[in-house]
Amino acid sequence: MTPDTNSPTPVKPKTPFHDLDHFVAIPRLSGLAVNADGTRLVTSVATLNSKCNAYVSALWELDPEGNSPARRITRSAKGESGAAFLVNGDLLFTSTRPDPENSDEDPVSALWKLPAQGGEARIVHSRRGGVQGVVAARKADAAVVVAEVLAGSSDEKDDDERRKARKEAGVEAILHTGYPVRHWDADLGPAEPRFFVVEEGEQEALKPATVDEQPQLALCNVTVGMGTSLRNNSPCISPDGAVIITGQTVPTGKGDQRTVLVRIDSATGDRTVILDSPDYDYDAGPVSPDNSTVVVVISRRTGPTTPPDVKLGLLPVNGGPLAPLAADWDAWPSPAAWLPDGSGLIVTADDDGASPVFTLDVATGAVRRVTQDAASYTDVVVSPDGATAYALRSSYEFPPEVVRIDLASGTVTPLPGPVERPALSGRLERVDTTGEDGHPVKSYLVLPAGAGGSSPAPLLLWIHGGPLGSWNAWTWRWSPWLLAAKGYAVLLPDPALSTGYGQKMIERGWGAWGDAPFTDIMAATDAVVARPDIDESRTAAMGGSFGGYMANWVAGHTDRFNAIVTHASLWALDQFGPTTDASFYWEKEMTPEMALANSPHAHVEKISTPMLVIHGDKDYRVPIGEGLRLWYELLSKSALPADANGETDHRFLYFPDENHWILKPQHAKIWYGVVEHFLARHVLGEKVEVPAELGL
Ligand SMILES: CSCC[C@H](NC(C)=O)C(=O)N[C@@H](C)C(=O)N[C@@H](CO)C(=O)O
Repeated sequence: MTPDTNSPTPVKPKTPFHDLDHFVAIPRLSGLAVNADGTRLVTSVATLNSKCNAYVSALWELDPEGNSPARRITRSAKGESGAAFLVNGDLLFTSTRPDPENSDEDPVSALWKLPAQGGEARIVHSRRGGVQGVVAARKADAAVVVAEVLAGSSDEKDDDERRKARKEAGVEAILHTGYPVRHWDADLGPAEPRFFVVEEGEQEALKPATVDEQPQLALCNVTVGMGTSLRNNSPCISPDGAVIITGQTVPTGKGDQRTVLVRIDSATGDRTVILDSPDYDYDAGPVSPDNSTVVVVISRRTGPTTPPDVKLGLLPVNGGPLAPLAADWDAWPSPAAWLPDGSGLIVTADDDGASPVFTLDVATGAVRRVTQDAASYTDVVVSPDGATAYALRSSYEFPPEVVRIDLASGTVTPLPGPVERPALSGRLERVDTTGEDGHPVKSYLVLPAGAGGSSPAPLLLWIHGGPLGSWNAWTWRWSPWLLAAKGYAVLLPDPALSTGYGQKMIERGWGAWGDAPFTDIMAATDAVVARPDIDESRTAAMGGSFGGYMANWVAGHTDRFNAIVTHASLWALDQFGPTTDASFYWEKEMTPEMALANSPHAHVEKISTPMLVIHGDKDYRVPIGEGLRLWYELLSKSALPADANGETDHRFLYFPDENHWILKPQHAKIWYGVVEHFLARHVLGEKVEVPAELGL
């Protein structure tokens, strides 16, 4: 056969960041579970499906000793997630894969079990309303399932019938009586979350037994009548499985709410509020190995001049005073696990551009930093002898990978995983500068290969969201390496309101978003453009969410940048405040005066920089009204309006079926492709075509 000389020969890109098809195909790890004896580790790996239009997760097992290669243990077109080991080693997970024994029903997210001895997974509980997640007790044969019931249903049978009737009638409407009504991209209601204790099911009476058929597990609702109060609250089950501790959200009037801490008896469903304060929200951390003490995350409720603060406390499970833990530590800790002897806790906390693992001594409150590298650790689990922890580790130089941590020495060893670290082109540096008030401001700077005094790189300023966050971990949404591969340097500053720099850094920006957060970012930019390897004449500012807010603020307060990219951004604060999914959160800080003083839309007449506006219609965190109003006001009121022919330098990249994030791989490629086109035109003065898939 004659070779087809017209087809280009595929060329392997230098790195996956030089080709968007290769970038979106990098497998993505999340979650980590360890079994009771510490011999098995399971993580979830999302990969592209065969059509390259969705990610599908599968469970992979890793060798905690690091000797054997990782192996895939589940496989289905729908994927699996939420792995939890039962104490006997069986693995529970959720999946919407079809039930091989009940192929007539529409697939829902069901509870599956993979036996410890091997063999295929089977469905152990399925219900029309689906199963959201499962947690298992560390030392007892007990597990709790989170699943939703329709508000008016009396039991599972009634719930099933109501759901069936609603579906057959084609009704999607939701009648609300309270707030909130949305969360991120989800419509809340008419179902409400409940916690179910998992119990042995009974064989149907008179049904002939078959060789392999086992009854489904039964679910016992231990949170009857809790209304909407368990929304966004997770169950923490004690090691002996006897109690569940959870946050419970209670209304406080005028659309506001707070979170109290509740103990639920797993056997009876009896409930007791164990922490309740008008000044703090409480969340449950893990329960101690002897089942006596729960670690509590204490979040100070905010106000116009009261920034948030996060501390830990220890509370006797059966009642008693809340004892502060490491109260003087100037950090916002997140508890991960108890040491098995009960002497301490393993926590993570943002710290100076990283999120290391720490141990806290529960007797003295002494804090010890365990991991020393500039990386961020999540999903930390601990071995039964307390000598070793396992975690997902990432940084701005590598995506999440599973590591083993020697808790005594702090030595961190990557375990053989499903995927190698992707090669990067360029390098990462830390940049130190000071804000207008002399406060330190730190940033990361990604430099493209070849940047130097003789070939200074164009600069992209990337502003993080939150604003209570830090550029300290890998994100797939904001990958500077894709832009570095095109020759740009990318500045990632942590300005006022960033986490990991102490309470003072939060206070500097609270209620004053346009002040220190903005001037810190400009100070970081000034420091970087003064370098010989950066070209001050070719720059752009970009940000998403709160970072988009700041990009909009930058647009109205300086014309130093050649272009601005603003994704899912807050534009008019008086409109954002009451329409976002959690108005009660923002409006505590955002008085009418604060909103007026800090709203980017009030400065639209000063905007003379071309802006690329990006928004997803299903974004409930920063509703589409922000993007629509920004777009119209740019064209109608800015200093760079649409001309008499309707022509404009601004662009609006609109995703009708995406939300706050751009989740579909084909849309992520469009996102980066349009950003590259826009930057090339306005920053480099070069022509790069928009992605062909836009059909233009
Ligand atoms: C509703 S409470 C939490 C709001 C949260 N802010 C933080 C963590 O400070 C938030 O979602 N803010 C968005 C406006 C935002 O900027 N989101 C960021 C970070 O989550 C994003 O990149 O999407």
